Amino acid sequence: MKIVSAEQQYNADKITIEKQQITSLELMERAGGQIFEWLDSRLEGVPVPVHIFCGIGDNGGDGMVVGRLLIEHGYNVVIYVVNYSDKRSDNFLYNYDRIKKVTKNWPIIIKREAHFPKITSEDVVIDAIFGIGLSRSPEGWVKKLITYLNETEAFKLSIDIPSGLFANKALEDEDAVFLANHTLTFQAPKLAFFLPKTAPFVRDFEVLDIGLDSDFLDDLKPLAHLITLFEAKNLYKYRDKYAHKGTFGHALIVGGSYGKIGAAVLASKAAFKIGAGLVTAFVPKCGYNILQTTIPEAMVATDKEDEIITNIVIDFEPTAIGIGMGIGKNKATAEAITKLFKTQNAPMVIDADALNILAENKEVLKLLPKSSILTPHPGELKRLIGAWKDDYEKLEKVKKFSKKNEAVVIIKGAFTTIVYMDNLYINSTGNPGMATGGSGDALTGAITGLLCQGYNILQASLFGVYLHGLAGDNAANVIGYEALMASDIIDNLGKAYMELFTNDMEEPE
Ligand SMILES: NC(=O)C1=CN([C@@H]2O[C@H](COP(=O)(O)OP(=O)(O)OC[C@H]3O[C@@H](n4cnc5c(N)ncnc54)[C@H](OP(=O)(O)O)[C@@H]3O)[C@@H](O)[C@H]2O)[C@@H](O)CC1
Ligand SMILES: Nc1ncnc2c1ncn2[C@@H]1O[C@H](COP(=O)(O)OP(=O)(O)O)[C@@H](O)[C@H]1O
Ligand SMILES: [K+]
Repeated sequence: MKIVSAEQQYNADKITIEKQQITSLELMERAGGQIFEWLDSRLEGVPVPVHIFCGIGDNGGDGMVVGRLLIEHGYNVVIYVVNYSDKRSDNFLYNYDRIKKVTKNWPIIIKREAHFPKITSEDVVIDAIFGIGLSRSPEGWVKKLITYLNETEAFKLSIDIPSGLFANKALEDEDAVFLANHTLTFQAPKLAFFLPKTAPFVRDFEVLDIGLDSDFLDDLKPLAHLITLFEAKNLYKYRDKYAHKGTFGHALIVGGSYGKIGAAVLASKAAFKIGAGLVTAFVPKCGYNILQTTIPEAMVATDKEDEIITNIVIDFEPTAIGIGMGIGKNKATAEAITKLFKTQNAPMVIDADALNILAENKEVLKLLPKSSILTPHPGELKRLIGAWKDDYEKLEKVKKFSKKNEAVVIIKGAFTTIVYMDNLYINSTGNPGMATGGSGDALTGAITGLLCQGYNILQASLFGVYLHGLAGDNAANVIGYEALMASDIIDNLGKAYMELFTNDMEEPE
């Protein structure tokens, strides 16, 4: 699914109006109508007090449409005009006027703090104050209204985007953003919905199809792609009936040190569970018995050292390599990685301490093989590319890094973001139960296992992150967030594959 900019959204709006020969008012009626239907199907006629706060632009116009439709259907509605400017949009004014035809209760004008209404925890608050036309952070009494509403315990629904958030620009004042319980957005999600500083204001969101021109949207280069079931399914490579284990490659997992052999176990197991034909784990000597006992299917090669990796010697040609989990940052280990970079041609997934070694030794970074996949969490990323002032600067820096090193960078976290050259991909699966030791090791193993099966570096990254998150979601559905451990993610990889094909889904518009 495409994530578009505010500018692209306005263009889609304009082109749709021209091509479908409709007015912008008709489009607003569609948009407001969709919000009304969403509410009506949940409220089912129960007249809970609904407070709609409308700005004076088109987002406010949407709010007016919703208000009128709710009133027409017998709901208990109070509409407010958040009168932050005299520059009212035509669509707002027209729909403001139409309220007159359905109720004797004229919308209440809010111009200062004294006008803020009382809201209870039983109420519903609808935020139609600012949409994607926000040009600067709200200030003065408008900001106070937003914080006042945030402090209420009412259910809070934002139309299109929580007021105070820019669709695709860094947040300036986090105290001036409406904190939604749910956001209903038109046609395409906005980039702000997925970035660490801004996503928490959106909470859950749904995309409502308001029928914008599909040709225009299809041709558009979006800001980012959201990887949903539809995209994941298209990545899947069917298995040939006559395939043999050689068809699915030989993964080399280089990981572990004394006390951290589990990292190599998790990655090796994930490589198998995602479908690699063969897996060899390369570990320090102390890991030999552990690996052989916990994963009898795996082959094991060991370093000459007991506790750390110092020289990676193998007697086969791996199809893909996953390296770094639990290896530590010992000088001899850094040298072993340098040698591996110089001598191996197989694509590599580089994680954890291998990333830290790269960050600390710029000479090693220069040797990074082209077409590598790096899987940093935000802390590792910061060590690699330096600090950033906001989420957008971070993404630009990572794009630059990706282009310079011809590497895929996977920024892990909620809404894991995959960066390849100038392109951004955002993952839709995963949950906070996965914030537990070893889940990253499982991801590295899974991506390595996909590379072994012929997925290219971008496909393996997108598909691996999606399946890993889906497996985590499946695990959480059964055991909950708290009990979830990395092994549960690995155990659910099979179910995640199967789930790709249980619900036949069309691409959402
Ligand atoms: N495009 C589509 O596909 C569709 C769009 N639709 C809807 O339209 C919405 C966009 O509407 P919009 O363009 O009228 O902008 P909106 O967000 O209502 O606010 C703009 C007003 O706010 C003002 N303003 C800004 N910042 C301010 C501040 N800090 N403090 C005070 N004022 C501030 C700004 O003034 P200015 O910046 O010019 O000074 C202007 O007057 C969109 O989110 C969706 O809900 C749907 O109906 C149909 C399909
Ligand atoms: N709140 C969350 N929502 C979704 N996924 C998460 C969340 N927290 C962590 N994850 C996922 O769990 C994994 C954690 O990786 P990492 O931080 O490297 O853990 P570790 O080093 O313990 O293996 C990543 O794939 C990340 O995307
Ligand atoms: K809004």
